[in-house]
Amino acid sequence: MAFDYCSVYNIKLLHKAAAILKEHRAPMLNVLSKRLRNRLKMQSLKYEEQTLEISGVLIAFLGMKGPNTASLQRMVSAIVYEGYCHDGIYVIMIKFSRFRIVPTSLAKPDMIAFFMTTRQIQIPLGVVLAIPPFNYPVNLAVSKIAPALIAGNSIVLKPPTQGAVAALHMVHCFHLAGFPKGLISCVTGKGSEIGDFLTMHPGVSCISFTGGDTGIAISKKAGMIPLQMELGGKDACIILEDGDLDLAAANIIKGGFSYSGQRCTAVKVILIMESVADTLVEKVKAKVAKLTVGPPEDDCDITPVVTESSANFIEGLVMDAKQKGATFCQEYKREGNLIWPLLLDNVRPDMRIAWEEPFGPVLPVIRINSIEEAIHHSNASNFGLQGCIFTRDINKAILISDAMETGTVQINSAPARGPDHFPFQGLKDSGIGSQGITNSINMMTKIKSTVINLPTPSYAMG
Ligand SMILES: NC(=O)c1ccc[n+]([C@@H]2O[C@H](COP(=O)([O-])OP(=O)(O)OC[C@H]3O[C@@H](n4cnc5c(N)ncnc54)[C@H](O)[C@@H]3O)[C@@H](O)[C@H]2O)c1
Repeated sequence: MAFDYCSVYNIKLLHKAAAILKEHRAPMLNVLSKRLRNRLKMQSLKYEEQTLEISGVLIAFLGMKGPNTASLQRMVSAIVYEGYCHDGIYVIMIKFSRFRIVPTSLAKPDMIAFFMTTRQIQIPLGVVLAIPPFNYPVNLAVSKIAPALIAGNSIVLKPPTQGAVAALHMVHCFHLAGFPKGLISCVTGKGSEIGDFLTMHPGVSCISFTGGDTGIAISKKAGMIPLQMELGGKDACIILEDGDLDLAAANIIKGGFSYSGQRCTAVKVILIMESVADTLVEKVKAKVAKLTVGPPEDDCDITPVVTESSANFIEGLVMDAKQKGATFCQEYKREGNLIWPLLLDNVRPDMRIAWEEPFGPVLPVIRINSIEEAIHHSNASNFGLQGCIFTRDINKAILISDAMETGTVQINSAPARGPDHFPFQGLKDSGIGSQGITNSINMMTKIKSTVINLPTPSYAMG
C-alpha cells in the first residue's frame, strides 16, 4: 500500500491526526486516539487482538535516540507489515488484524499515531489445480490440497497416471468424511491428452504443479494466474578433502539410490576432490554391492523404474557415458524396467549424465581439483533445486552454500525435501515460488484492502 508517510512525521500533523481520529466515529479509533493524546511518550504497546473491531495500521515513529530500533524491529518482525527508514526515523506499520501485539518491553517509541485505517484480508483465489508427480502421488497431492482448502479455495486434483488409483481412493476418503463433492474433485487422464484443457481452463485460478519439464511448458501457457512449480533437479554432492568420507558415502547411498533414484532431491552428481576420490569411490562401491535388487514385493532396495520409456532414457545416458569413456564401477545390468545400481566414475562435462536427470539408480562421479570447480559445475546446471556439501569446516560450507545457485543446501547430509512446513523451492528450471504450508497458503490467496479514509490529507485524496 502506498503511504505518504513523510508528511505525517511532523509532530503538529500527528496532533492534528489524533484530534481528527478522536472525533472520528469508530469507537475503537477513539480509544486509540485517546491513548495517543494521553501517552505520546508510550512505554509499551498493549493492544489485544480481540479488542479491535476493525483492523488497522499502526504507525510508530521511533526517533533515533529512543529505543534500540534494531531490537524493536526484531521483536516485531513477525507482525510488521511494512517498514521504512526515512531521514533517520523509522516508520513501522504493524498489522493488527490477525496478530496480538504483546506488550512489552517494546522500547519507547517517541510517538505513535493512527492516521488511516485499512481492513486487510486474504481472499481465496477460487479453483486451485493441483498436479502431483508419480513418485509421491499422495504426499505431493496433500501438500497442495491442505493449503488450498485452508485458504478457502476449492481444488481440482489431476493425479499422475501411475498414481491415479491412490489419489482416487484418497479423494473418496475426503468425500466419505463429509467434504462437499464440488470442493475437491479428481480428474484422471493422460497429461498429454487432458493437460492443456485443465491448465488453460479459464475457471482455474492457480496451478500448483510438481513434476519435470512439463512444468516449464505449463508455465508458458498458463496465463495470468499464480503458479507454484516444483520441477526437476540435478543435486550435486560436493565432498571436500576434510569431509567425513564414511558419512558422505552413507548419504550418497541414501540420497542417490533410495526410491531407486526416483526422487527430485536425489543426489544426482558427486563432485569429489581428486585427492580423496579413490577412497570415497571404494566406500560407495562397497555399499552399492550390498543393495538388494528385485521386485518391490520382496522389499528390495532397488526396484524397477516407473516405465519402460524411463528405463530406456536411463539406458541412453549410460550408453552415452560408456561411449565417452566413463569408468563403470559395476557391470551395467537391466531386466525390463529393473536397472541394477550403477556408479559411473571419471565422468566428464561432455557426457549427458553430467547434466541430465536420470531419475534412476545411476550416479555419476566427477573428480574436481578445487572448490571453485565444484561450484562452477553446480551453477552451470539449468537446475537449481538442492545440493549438499561434506566438510568439517562450517565456515567454508556456508560460503559454498551462499555461492551455490540452488533453493536449499544441506551441510553434511543428503538433499531432502524435509517436513511439509519447511520452505521448499528450486531456482532456475527447478521451479517457481516456494512450497511449505505458510508459503503455499500465501500463494493461494490474494490480499484485499478496504481503506477507510479519514478527513485528513492522504494519498487517496491527492
Ligand atoms: N521439485 C519437486 O518437488 C519434485 C518432487 C518430485 C518429483 N519432481 C520431478 O518430477 C519428475 C518426475 O515426475 P513425473 O515423471 O511424474 O513428471 P511429469 O512432468 O512427467 O508429470 C508430472 C505430472 O504432470 C502431469 N502431466 C503430464 N503432461 C501434462 C500436461 N501437458 N499438462 C498438465 N499435466 C501434465 C502428469 O500426469 C503428472 O501428474 C522429475 O523430473 C522429478 O525431479 C520434482
